[in-house]
Amino acid sequence: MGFLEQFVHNGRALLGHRSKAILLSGAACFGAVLLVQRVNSRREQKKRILEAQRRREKSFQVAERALLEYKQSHPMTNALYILSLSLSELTKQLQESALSPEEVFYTYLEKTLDVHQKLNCCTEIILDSFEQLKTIGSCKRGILYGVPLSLKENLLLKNHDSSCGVVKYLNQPADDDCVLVKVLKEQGAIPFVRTNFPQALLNYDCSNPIYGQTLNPHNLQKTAGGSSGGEAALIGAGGSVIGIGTDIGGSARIPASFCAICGFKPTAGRLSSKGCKSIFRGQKTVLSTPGPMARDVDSLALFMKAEICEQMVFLDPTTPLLPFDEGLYQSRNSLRIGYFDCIEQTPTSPSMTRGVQEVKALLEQAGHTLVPFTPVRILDMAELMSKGALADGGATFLQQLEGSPVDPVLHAQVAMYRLPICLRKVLAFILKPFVSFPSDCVNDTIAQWRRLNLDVVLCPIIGPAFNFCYCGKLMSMVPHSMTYNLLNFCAGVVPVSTVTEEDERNLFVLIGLLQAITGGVGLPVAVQCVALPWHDELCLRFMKEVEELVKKARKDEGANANGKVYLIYDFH
Ligand SMILES: CCCCCCCC/C=C\CCCCCCCC(=O)NCCS(=O)(=O)O
Repeated sequence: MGFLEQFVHNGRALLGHRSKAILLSGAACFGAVLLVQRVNSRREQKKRILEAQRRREKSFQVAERALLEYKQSHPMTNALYILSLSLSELTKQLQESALSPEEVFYTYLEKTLDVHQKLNCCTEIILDSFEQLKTIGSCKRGILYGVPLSLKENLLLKNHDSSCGVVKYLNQPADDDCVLVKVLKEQGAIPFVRTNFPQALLNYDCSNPIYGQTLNPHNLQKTAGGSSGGEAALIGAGGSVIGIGTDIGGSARIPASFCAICGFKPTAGRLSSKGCKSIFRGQKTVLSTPGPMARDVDSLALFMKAEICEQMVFLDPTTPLLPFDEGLYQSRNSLRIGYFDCIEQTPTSPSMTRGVQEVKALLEQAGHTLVPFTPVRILDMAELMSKGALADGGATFLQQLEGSPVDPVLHAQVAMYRLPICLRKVLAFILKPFVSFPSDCVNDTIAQWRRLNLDVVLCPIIGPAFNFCYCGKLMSMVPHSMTYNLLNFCAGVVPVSTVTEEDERNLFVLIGLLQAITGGVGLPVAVQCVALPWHDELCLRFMKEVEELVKKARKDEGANANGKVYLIYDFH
């Protein structure tokens, strides 16, 4: 090789090595930058989560100090009595000045602090409530004068975050209260505590990486249910007399069923949703709505009465000027009731079926007419539920979780939404023959309802309370509740019984459900009452009758009855 050739060869080799080295070091730099970014973002997330947890702790410490101070000069001898009052009794006593807003407030605060320690159900004590308490005298004419109220965290509250368990929503305080809270404050209620939910709200368990898992008041090894699980646990354990949840697939009703309280999903639009933070904005196929949760049906009705007023319509003119019909709520004429105790295509536990059968018998004895009702086109509806709530294949849901650690309760769902699109298309193709062409589900259901001349429908609600992390694996049960969000019918649940040894034995044939609900003897069992859109008062009236009949039957049967009903004050 001549000198020139040697020179060119060495030059090429050198350049080759150099460009490789440049490429390699470039890639390494890029990788390092990504790694640093990732580490920083993890650190930032952790910092935000820790800050939120500290804020929560601080709110509890301030509340504890205020309570101690109050107790030094006020002996709180009425506490047990106050906690035993229903919402109607409580409002009456407050309005007649037989009780003061202060003693009611501090009694509930003390109970809430105690319950939260056991169940981890609250995300914050609302410290502004101490200020509101000082000026509450000006609201004496309000329907809920002096009543302490609990709120699910996704209801906007001025100067407070609504994180929905998503780290990127932390440190974004709201500019204003949501409409429902504004109206309730005008009615004299004092929102004093905010409650827990599952991360990103689209699950019926109750855990998130910021505030952790909420436990069931009836069995600490079970979830409180969700997504309004913090509310259900707090109310079920006696720490709140009335609270607000939200419901797009059963979120006010399922945790109510798990925790033995009443929960109501009104017709969407009847109550204002303005300021109720949701993960999917603009989604119209399956409608979300706020709804009340309480220990008895009268409390739900009183809440509706307090909210449905001119001020709500003024603040949110998308809601109808349709005053609460007290006459209809109080009426007791006999009803024609459609019923079903299972849905063929959806898992139903033995206690869900038994609950419906027992209530059906009581309603018949009370002179109502019970007619078998088959839910129409449930698979079409299931398809619409998934397509409506997850029209983008879960992309928005996953987007919300970006930059957040994912809570274990969501693992099954997230794994499903992360399946490659081609695989999902293959799955959809395979499943397609089992689903007929989506029909007009709303009109088909109404037509069947009219054919049978029904007033209301009695049916099961998901229960009993699940073991942790199983809710996300059993989305196939969601049609029990979500059907009425898709149809936009109103629906509510009432606790009616408890799981028996026989229910538990019968569970062994249901492979899918076994692991999720095994070990449930003694847990609450509820039923669901449904009415047509805008017939909210009729739905509540039906719930009230179920509640009364069950209470009376259990009283007649005595305490050793097979399947004890959860009476209002059992857990105090
Ligand atoms: C026969 C099998 C059919 C399976 C159909 C499954 C459809 C599932 C589609 C989406 C999953 C939604 C889960 C909903 C759980 C309830 C959660 C809830 O109501 N969250 C409230 C959200 S809100 O925006 O605050 O109202």
